[in-house]
Amino acid sequence: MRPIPTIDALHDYVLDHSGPVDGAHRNPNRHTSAAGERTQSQIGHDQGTFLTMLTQLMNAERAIEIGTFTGYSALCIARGLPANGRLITCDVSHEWSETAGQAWSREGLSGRIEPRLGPAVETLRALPADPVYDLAFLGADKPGYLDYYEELVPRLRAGGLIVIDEVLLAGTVVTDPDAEAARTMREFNAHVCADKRVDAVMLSIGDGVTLARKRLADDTA
Ligand SMILES: C[S@@+](CC[C@H](N)C(=O)[O-])C[C@H]1O[C@@H](n2cnc3c(N)ncnc32)[C@H](O)[C@@H]1O
Repeated sequence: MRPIPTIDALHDYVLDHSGPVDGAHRNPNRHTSAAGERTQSQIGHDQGTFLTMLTQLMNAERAIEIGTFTGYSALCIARGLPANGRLITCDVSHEWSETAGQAWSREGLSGRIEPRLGPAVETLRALPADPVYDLAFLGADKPGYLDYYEELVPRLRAGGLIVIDEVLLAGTVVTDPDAEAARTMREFNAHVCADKRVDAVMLSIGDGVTLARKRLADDTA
């Protein structure tokens, strides 16, 4: 396999061919001017359309997200849910939750999204332990990933999917593997890869995305 060269023009080409090219998807930053440089923390348009499609492919009705930020990824998940679908999204920041709420309202999707304010590990532990979620999206503070993952897996239905963002940490997992953040992420990635409860695949979209599907009782692969 020849790796794809990462040049801006090619990235733009990918974005131009990742639909739907409309409102919220076309310019994910348009409702986040208040976020300034931190908009880098938001998933890109290609990831956003991917998230919408994954939500649709999973026929997801119940979803959960860790890391709301400006609400863009939540919007992408909510778009893929049916009208009666629900997404719980967790963040510690009151400021970002307000910004996100305005964006959801502008897109007419507030009714599908339930924000939960507070440390996400506490929010997760306060949820019933029942395996009811079809889809989870993890994209918050990296040191918390392992705890979030361990709270999410039991709450996913068999066949449900966890989508984990920024697993390559801008490439530092290989370019600076001994840095503390990179080491933590490497340990987390190894944990998911070795987890017998899921089948996982790591993709080089964005800053790296892992898809971990909770296995069915009769999965043999
Ligand atoms: C990378 S941003 C999320 C980006 C968002 N998923 C998107 O693509 O639009 C990470 C978010 O995690 C939140 N966060 C950090 N620590 C947290 C914690 N302990 N509990 C819940 N949220 C936390 C931050 O406030 C920030 O909004």
